[in-house]
Amino acid sequence: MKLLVKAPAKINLSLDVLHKRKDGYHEVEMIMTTIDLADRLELTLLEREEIKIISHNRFVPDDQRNLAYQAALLLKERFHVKKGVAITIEKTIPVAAGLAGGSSDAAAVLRGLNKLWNLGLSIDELAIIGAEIGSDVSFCVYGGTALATGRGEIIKELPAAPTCWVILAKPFIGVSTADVYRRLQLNGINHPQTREMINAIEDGNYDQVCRNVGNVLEEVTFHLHPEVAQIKEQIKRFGADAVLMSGSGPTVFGLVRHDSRMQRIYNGLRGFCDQVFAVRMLGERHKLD
Ligand SMILES: C[C@@](CO)(OP(=O)(O)O)[C@H](O)COP(=O)(O)OP(=O)(O)OC[C@H]1O[C@@H](n2ccc(N)nc2=O)[C@H](O)[C@@H]1O
Ligand SMILES: Nc1ncnc2c1ncn2[C@@H]1O[C@H](COP(=O)(O)OP(=O)(O)O)[C@@H](O)[C@H]1O
Repeated sequence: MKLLVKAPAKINLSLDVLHKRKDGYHEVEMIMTTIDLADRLELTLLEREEIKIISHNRFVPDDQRNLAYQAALLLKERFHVKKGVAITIEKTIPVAAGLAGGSSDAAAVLRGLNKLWNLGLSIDELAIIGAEIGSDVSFCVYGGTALATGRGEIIKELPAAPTCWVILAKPFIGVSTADVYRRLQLNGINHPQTREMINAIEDGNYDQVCRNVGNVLEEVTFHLHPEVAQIKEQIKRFGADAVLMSGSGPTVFGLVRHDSRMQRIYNGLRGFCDQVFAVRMLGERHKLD
């Protein structure tokens, strides 16, 4: 038996850090939304108790370091599953990019194996299990648009953000999320207006969304990799309505409404950036598989 599952990337429309917690994580307030840039996973039921990862991307581990593997192992052990699975990952989302590619693969495995192994878990139960794998996995289980708090695992659903193009540019560098959080100086942070962003989304007000994008991790990654700040400036100059780094970076995205301007920015960026994509937001939460 085989199952195909889709694992979409996310962007952070805003990302605020409130304080560092006793457990070493940071308390965050993030507005996240899924975009139409997705990995595809094929899950094949195995009668023997093996978890096998097949990936042809040299940046993606094919052992227990893979978050998709960890998701399968967690379900297998928690629910005493006496079967296995072969997981083929067709990677489209750039790796270590601030787009939650690994987390979304893990979430897709949770949703898929819930069916393939007949576990009968609810989506909320899957999201709670997902948080054990990584802070972004709970959001990825649901998809859509949401406010994420706690260390990122407490999810409150929001309506779809106003429709527009999302142009993503990923320079040829990888960023370690742990390193970026570790280097963040909490004093004198310029906090984004999360409440204003939520109002903008609830009102369907595109201009207000654009005015309120913000990410406190930008400064850390810009300092480590000045070329990321340069890409942000470039996308601004090309005429995007708003520009922001996603997550801990290094991917930078621009928002635009008009097709012609999207095309101009896309063409302009392709000249000097490693990976460039122009996609739509997926909107509100919907059944992902
Ligand atoms: C920054 C964000 C924004 O969406 O995404 P990415 O840039 O990774 O896509 C997330 O907060 C990343 O989530 P995720 O990548 O799942 O993080 P985890 O695996 O849970 O944690 C990796 C490391 O980041 C740090 N970390 C993560 C989340 C958090 N709220 N506080 C932290 O300090 C911890 O040092 C942790 O060991
Ligand atoms: N399924 C996976 N896809 C991509 N990377 C993965 C996966 N599983 C584990 N990883 C590891 O996780 C790290 C972070 O990757 P990723 O989830 O793409 O980035 P980010 O956390 O910035 O969104 C990478 O260095 C990679 O080695």
